[in-house]
Amino acid sequence: MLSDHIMSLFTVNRYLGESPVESGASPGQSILDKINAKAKAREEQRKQTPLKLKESSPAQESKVKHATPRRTAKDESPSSQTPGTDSVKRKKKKKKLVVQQESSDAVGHGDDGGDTLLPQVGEMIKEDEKRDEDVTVAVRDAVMLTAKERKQRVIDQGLVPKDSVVTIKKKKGKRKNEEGKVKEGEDRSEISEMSKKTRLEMKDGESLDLSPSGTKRIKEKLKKNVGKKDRTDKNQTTKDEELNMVSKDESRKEEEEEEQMEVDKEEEEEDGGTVEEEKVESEDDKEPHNFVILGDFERKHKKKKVQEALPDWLARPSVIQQSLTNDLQPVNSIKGLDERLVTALAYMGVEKFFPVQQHVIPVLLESLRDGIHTGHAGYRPRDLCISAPTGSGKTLAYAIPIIQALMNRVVCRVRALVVLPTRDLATQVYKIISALCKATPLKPVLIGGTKKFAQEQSLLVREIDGELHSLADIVVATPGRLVDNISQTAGFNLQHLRFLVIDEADRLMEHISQDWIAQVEKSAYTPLYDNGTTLPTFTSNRQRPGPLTINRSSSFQLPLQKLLFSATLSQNPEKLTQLRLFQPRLITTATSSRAPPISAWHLDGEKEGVKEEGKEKDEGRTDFVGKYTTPVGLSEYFVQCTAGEKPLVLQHFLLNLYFKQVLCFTNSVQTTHRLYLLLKLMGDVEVSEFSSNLSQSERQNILKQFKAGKIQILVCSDAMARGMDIENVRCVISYDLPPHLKTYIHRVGRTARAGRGGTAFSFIRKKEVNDFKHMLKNAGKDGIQRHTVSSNHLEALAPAYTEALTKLSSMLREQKAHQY
Ligand SMILES: Nc1ncnc2c1ncn2[C@@H]1O[C@H](COP(=O)(O)OP(=O)(O)OP(=O)(O)O)[C@@H](O)[C@H]1O
Repeated sequence: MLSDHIMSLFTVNRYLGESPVESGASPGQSILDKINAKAKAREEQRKQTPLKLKESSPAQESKVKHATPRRTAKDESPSSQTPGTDSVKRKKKKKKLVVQQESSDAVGHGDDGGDTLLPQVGEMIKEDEKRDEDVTVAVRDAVMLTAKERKQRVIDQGLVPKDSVVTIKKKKGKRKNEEGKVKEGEDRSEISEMSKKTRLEMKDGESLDLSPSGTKRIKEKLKKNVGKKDRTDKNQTTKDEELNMVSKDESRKEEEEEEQMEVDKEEEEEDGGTVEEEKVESEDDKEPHNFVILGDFERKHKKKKVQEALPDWLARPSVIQQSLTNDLQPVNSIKGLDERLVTALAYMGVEKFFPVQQHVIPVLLESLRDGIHTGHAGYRPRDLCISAPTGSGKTLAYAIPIIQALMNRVVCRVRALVVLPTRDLATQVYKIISALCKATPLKPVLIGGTKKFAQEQSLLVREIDGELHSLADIVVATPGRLVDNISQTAGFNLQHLRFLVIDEADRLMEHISQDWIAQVEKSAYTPLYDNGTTLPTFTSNRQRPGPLTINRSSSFQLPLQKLLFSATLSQNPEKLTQLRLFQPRLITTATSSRAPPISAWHLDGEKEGVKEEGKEKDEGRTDFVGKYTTPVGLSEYFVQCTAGEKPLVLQHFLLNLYFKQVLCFTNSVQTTHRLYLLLKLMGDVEVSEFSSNLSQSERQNILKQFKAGKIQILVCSDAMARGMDIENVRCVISYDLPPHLKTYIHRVGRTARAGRGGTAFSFIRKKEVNDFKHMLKNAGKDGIQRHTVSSNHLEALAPAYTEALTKLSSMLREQKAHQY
């Protein structure tokens, strides 16, 4: 017992800082005296403590500042304390009780002096503890507040705008609101995991055990659950989905969350951090993009391609078959076709109609059922756009119904106008129309610059008894001469124009800048004055198409129908808009691989036998654009060779492959001329050239000889590429890579016409092969084959070639000198 007492005194002295052995008085009394004295001194000191705090050093102050709010929060509002902080306090209380027990044991049980001393000693111990605790809290805060401090430091240094931090806080709040039940601290991955684990446990109907062993068991269980889940549904492994799955049980969840908060706080205390701080850190980790990083332009997501949306008439064309040999209708199968026309066609060797004729002729005749002065049933007829391969008979497709419609006219007026881009083409079409009109009273006139302007004027208008009369029913024109005649030829007007045909329409749209179409419309529609009256010279009183009004619909108006034809008709709605088409309809052979089968379409654009209308309708839409078809009988090849080898390969084709009536296209007039000279110098072949360098008469003469088979190879520029119809051409060579896909289509289209066969070769340099293939693939043509020429063949031709080259250079020098 005594030894216990002495040990207690040692303990007390440890607090007082003295050893009992040093005292000379009776040990017990002197010690007590000293204790009393020291206690008084302590008491005095304790009373002074607040003042001391105010006088403390800045370092101490900062510690106190950090510590004070935390302590105050715990001490002053116990009701607001979280369960977690309670547990901390409980632990500390326990610690204090142990110390007080020691103190009480040391001072003596039931001793008076000890009773008076005990509170003072207790106070001192408390103070020490408080100080220790302050320091502990301050140190802990320093550790725990790292995230805040770091963020504050970043803000203070101006590295990020303060707003961005606020954004994080706002986001926290927003997220909390969105999820509703997600509590503070769930962002912490560990705690969050625990939370979910606990919930999963609860869902399974098991008791909630939050003891360390319990949570460990829950963790293991969760791992299994997640593993199971992964196996069954890999797509549902995200944490959010797990939360969603669990959160269905609302009532349970509230209880779980309360309990979970306990667990969270316990762990938080153990980890030495607060939920708030951890949350900020995790938010930082999760959302670094809240901070704008200058120069960081990396795009994670691919931009979606903008889908083209075509007008319905372009997206849903009437598709016609390509074959010019199968399922053709006899000429007399079309009702209402005049005998004179049938006879003329038979004379031309046309007994059956090609697909484009089979479809277009009835549509046009139908729109004329009620006469040429009005559309069928009084409605203005729709404009037509026809895109069909080269050599498919488009010329007859418009010539036949127009002649049929006009052949019974009484007064001669310009009722049909056919516009073509070149003089040669205009001449060619004029000849066909003239041949068809022979047995009719119709007068076709060509105004394409083939004659002098005055001559053309005299062919168009004649003055009889002081009045100007039209001499032309059908005018075939090039844009330039047409505009000249509209503006300069008195009496020439288009007031009674019923058909406007734009052949090679895509080519003519490129020249829309000449404004020829505006000139045509100006001449065709009656100009209205402000008071609503018209010019007295205008006899048709045809108003420009516009909104349907009572005034407009009260009288029939002569409709002007536009007909567009091309093998490469532009499907660009913007370009087509310039032509101001009226409710246009597209008839084409071009289809995409995803488009519905050809036979599934009617001419009027309606489909038959299609499973799901909407789906298939959309599938064919955008793929159609830019796709052109070439004749069925055409075989396409490319020959890879160097620029120097090209003349040798060409010579080899002419001499060894026995191609007759070959058309050879170059990219320029100069190359055309040089190649022509070179081939001529190499000898052994009949060669001629065809380009704008030659006069019209020279060209016509050359064409005649070529058609007659007197010329084996005609070297030409792209002036020849469009529309020219030469019957026996079996081979087309693109000596230079065609600059555009359309150019290629028109070049190769000079062969394999009217259902016949033909071969096209393209001479491509090594570096051009990919571009060439790519160009054709984009147009939906990927069947082109490679043709190789043995070097032995070329070597055999090399000596003649070298000799010709030497002669060529001196010949070109001479010609140049001759020019100046
Ligand atoms: N029904 C037919 N039967 C036999 N031959 C025809 C028929 N229709 C047209 N032809 C002939 O087919 C050839 C090509 O016709 P056309 O010149 O009208 O073709 P196209 O489609 O206008 O070609 P391009 O797009 O190259 O101008 C011509 O020689 C023409 O006489």
